[in-house]
Formats: sequence, structure tokens, C-alpha cells
Amino acid sequence: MSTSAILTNQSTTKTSLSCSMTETTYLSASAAAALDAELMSEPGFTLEQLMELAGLAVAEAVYTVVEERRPSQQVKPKILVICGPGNNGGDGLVAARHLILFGYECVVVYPKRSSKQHFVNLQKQCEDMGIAVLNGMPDDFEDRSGEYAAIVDSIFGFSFHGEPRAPFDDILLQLKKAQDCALVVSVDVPSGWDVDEGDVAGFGFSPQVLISLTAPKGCAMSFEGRHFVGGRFVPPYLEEKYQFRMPRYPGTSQVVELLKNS
Ligand SMILES: NC(=O)C1=CN([C@@H]2O[C@H](COP(=O)(O)OP(=O)(O)OC[C@H]3O[C@@H](n4cnc5c(N)ncnc54)[C@H](O)[C@@H]3O)[C@@H](O)[C@H]2O)[C@H](O)CC1
Ligand SMILES: [K+]
Repeated sequence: MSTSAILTNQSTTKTSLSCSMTETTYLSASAAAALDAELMSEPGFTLEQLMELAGLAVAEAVYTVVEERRPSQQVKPKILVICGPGNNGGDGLVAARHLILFGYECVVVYPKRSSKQHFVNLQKQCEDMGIAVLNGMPDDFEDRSGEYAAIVDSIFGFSFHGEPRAPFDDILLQLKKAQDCALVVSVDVPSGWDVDEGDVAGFGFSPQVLISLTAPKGCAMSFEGRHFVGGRFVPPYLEEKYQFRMPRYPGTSQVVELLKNS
């Protein structure tokens, strides 16, 4: 793997539950894919293992931001999780299951379902938790998007290319409209953004929260909202090989928030 695939290589400094983002490491789309493949070949992780930890981290970040804004302990937060056709969508299915275990309500939108057994199992596990798994956006979404405590964008991750195709083009338009009245949390990459360059098409989808997995991708350099990192599974020798540094996770946490320098 060429180190030129890595966009910057710097370090973070730890405070208590967050990292002061004096400097951080960004991975290009190609470096992220190469690292992902290596995790599954050399340390021999299965996709199931990595996705379970990634999805748990997503659930933890969602829980953190929702609890901070929660007006009353009586209201059970309701989360909409929109899942794409690949592994980013799988992270969303895992996160939905954990959010139920954290005491939330969830609805999943999963229009292009993978037939792979792992994904069939993830859907079944969601349904077994009482989660409705829908083929499309709820009919009343435009009028009621503000009722969700958060909307999770797990549509596309680091393998997204080009222009979003149907049905995700329409879904992203709906998400863009909803971002003014609902808290939108993107998983790994704000969907529709160029993975390395950001919102170069000027579409204007701008989630309030991003949870980068393993390490931020290049697009995160132009992200201005709250930024968490999760995916606490990289062995130190791979950090060295890929010349990036995992954030220093506090205690048993699966996520760490990167704080911008003042
Ligand atoms: N090591 C880690 O950090 C891990 C991260 N994980 C998550 O996996 C995604 C990357 O998953 P991958 O399956 O490679 O790709 P995507 O989910 O980004 O999407 C692929 C999917 O999307 C389709 N597609 C691509 N471009 C378009 C388009 N323009 N319009 C419509 N559809 C498009 C493509 O055909 C595929 O079907 C990473 O970001 C993390 O979220 C793992 O969970 C664990 C390890
Ligand atoms: K996403």
C-alpha cells in the first residue's frame, strides 16, 4: 500500500472524553478500502466482527448526542436509520439493534437489500427487536421528520462513486430538506459527498454529526459539525504500516469526539 494514499499523518492529544483535534489523520478512499481488506486478511477479522463494533460505535455516538438534547426522560427517543446497499448500510442495521437495547425506538429504511446471509441475519435481528424494516421512506416523512430524535444516514460509505442513483437520489433530497428540523448523523461519510474531496458537487447535504470509522476520510476535512471517530479494532502494527494513529479512546468507550481547536 502506497503511503501516498494517506492524506495527512498527524496525531491527536487526549483530554477526558474527547480528543483535542490539534492534528488528526485522514485516510483516502483507497487507503480505507486497503486497510479494510487487510484487517480481514492479516489479523483475520471477519466482516461480522468489524461491522458489529462499527455499528456499536455508531449507536454510542447517536446515544451521546441524543441524550444531550433530550428534553424529558419520559419521551422515548425515536430514531430513523436509513440503510444503503453495502456495508455502510450494514453498520446502520447493527446500530439500530443496539439503539433498541439502549432503550430507544427505531425504524429502519432499507430499500436495496443484500441477499448475503450476514445481511439477511442482521435484518432478522432487527425485526426480532420489534424494528419495522421498510422498503422506502415513511409516507409522512416530510411533515414528521422533526419528530425523530435523530436520523442516521448509513446510505453510502467509502465505496461511493459518482452521482447517487435511484432510489437514493430522492432519499438524499428528502434528507437534505429534513436537516433543518432534525438531527442528521452520517456514518463514515456524508452520503453523496466525494469520499476524498467532500461536497464538491455542491448538493448541500450537510449533516450535523459525523461518525468516522477507523479514521476520518478526506471529505471530513471540510466537515463543520460534531465529529466522532469509532471503530476501535485496529492493531497497532497496522496503524504503523498505514501511518495513521487511532484516537485515544477513553476507558471502555467505542467512540471519541474530535474537538476543533479554538
Ligand atoms: N474498517 C472499517 O472502518 C469498516 C467499515 N465498515 C463500513 O463499510 C463501509 C464501506 O462499505 P462498502 O460495502 O465497501 O461500501 P459502501 O457501503 O460505501 O457502498 C457500496 C454500495 O453502494 C453502491 N453504490 C456506490 N456508488 C453508488 C451510487 N452512485 N449510487 C447508488 N449506489 C452506489 C455500490 O454498488 C455498493 O452496493 C465503510 O464506509 C464503513 O461504513 C464496515 O462495516 C466494517 C469495517
Ligand atoms: K453515510
